[in-house]
Amino acid sequence: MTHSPHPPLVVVMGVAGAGKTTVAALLAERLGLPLAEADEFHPAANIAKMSAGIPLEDADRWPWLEAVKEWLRARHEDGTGGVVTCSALRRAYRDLLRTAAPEVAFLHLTGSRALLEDRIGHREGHFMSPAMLDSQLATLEPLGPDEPGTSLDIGPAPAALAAAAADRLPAR
Ligand SMILES: Nc1ncnc2c1ncn2[C@@H]1O[C@H](COP(=O)(O)OP(=O)(O)OP(=O)(O)O)[C@@H](O)[C@H]1O
Ligand SMILES: O=C(O)[C@H](O)[C@@H](O)[C@H](O)[C@H](O)CO
Repeated sequence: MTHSPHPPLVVVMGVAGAGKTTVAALLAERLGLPLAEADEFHPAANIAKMSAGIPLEDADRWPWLEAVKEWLRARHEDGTGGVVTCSALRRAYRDLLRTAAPEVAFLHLTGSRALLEDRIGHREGHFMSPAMLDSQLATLEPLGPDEPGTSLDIGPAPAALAAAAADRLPAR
């Protein structure tokens, strides 16, 4: 990891089922950083919508993204750094999150549709159904080469992904 005056602020991004929750927990533990889950920042109406199989729209997402940004800003101001999961599917969403602090970087977890569907299908008690995957993939704008961070294919085991991420972030 490159030297930075601030501890890292990492947004673990990607579509539903990519492993954001799983990998973010391991990465936060490995780096000794506080962890937050973006699903906890959703207003109840958003969770209800997704549970009913209705994809969110931009208007649903902006207040939620603002809340995630504020968490990042607070971790910048208190100097702890942190790791937060957030689908952050579109470039515009990530541009907003980056306004929290200059050290914000992204870990994009990427995988084939078949693998994502398999992982979502085997998960129990979660509000995202496999049917939501199409809208997630249609909305996704992959992390660009001019954005801070790195992308990892989700084939390997979670611990291997967290180790690779710790080595590569922040990639500037
Ligand atoms: N690298 C991996 N290898 C094998 N299984 C994995 C891996 N990462 C995650 N999983 C499993 O895949 C499922 C989806 O992972 P997880 O819930 O972390 O995804 P997510 O991106 O947080 O999803 P969502 O955005 O819908 O909350 C879980 O059952 C998890 O245990
Ligand atoms: O941007 C979105 O469409 C949603 O926020 C979803 O991505 C969920 O938050 C999450 O991925 C499911 O757990």
